[in-house]
Amino acid sequence: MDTRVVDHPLAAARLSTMRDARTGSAEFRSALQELTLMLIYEATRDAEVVTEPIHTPVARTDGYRLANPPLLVPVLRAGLGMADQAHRLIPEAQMGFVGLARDEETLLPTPYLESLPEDLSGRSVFVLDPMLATGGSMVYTISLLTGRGARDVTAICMLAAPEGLQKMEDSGLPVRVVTASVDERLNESGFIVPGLGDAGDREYGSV
Ligand SMILES: O=P(O)(O)OC[C@H]1O[C@H](OP(=O)(O)OP(=O)(O)O)[C@H](O)[C@@H]1O
Ligand SMILES: O=c1cc[nH]c(=O)[nH]1
Ligand SMILES: [Mg+2]
Repeated sequence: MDTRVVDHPLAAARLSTMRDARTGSAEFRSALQELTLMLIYEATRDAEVVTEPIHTPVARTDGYRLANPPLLVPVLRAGLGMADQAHRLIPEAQMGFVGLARDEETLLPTPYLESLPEDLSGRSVFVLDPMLATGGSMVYTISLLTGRGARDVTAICMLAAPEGLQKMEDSGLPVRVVTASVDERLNESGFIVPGLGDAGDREYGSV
């Protein structure tokens, strides 16, 4: 499985803001949006483009646009904080939604929302979720997508745990990962270490 870690001083600075326990919700959401910009930028680096002629005020030249804009799929709640920024970068993208809450005891995802196009064959899909911990939520989401025909899926995460990456690899699902960091491990409660805590709670408050 292709795992791309965006290694850049600006990405490290935003991630440090998100990790810092003193960072409040508003600042956390801003850093999440800014880091989303960097991860989407990297995730689209090799995207196919269509070339078409344009006219500047001075001359004719080549213009470019994405040949196959991805479907954006934020995983609620925490992925919602990445959705607007990703959409600003790829305004022509369609957006679907998946809602999952991890059971704190079993660590298994409980689904509560699925709003996706019926047929995803031939479409590329970007799944937006800041946290890849056990990988259960991401594997569940990607299975929904492949069940609808998707074969080109990118998981865009702020942080990934080695355990979650291994689970994705073992699943054999057609996915690549773009992340700002592969952290050390999961703790006994299934939280990423050093991590940043509960991403959804830090964005929106605990429920
Ligand atoms: O890899 P996993 O072990 O499945 O954990 C990762 C999931 O946990 C978080 O969501 P959470 O269940 O806390 O829901 P929330 O976004 O509503 O807070 C996170 O946003 C992922 O979806
Ligand atoms: O560390 C973690 C693990 C799962 N979900 C989170 O929000 N944080
Ligand atoms: Mg949460």
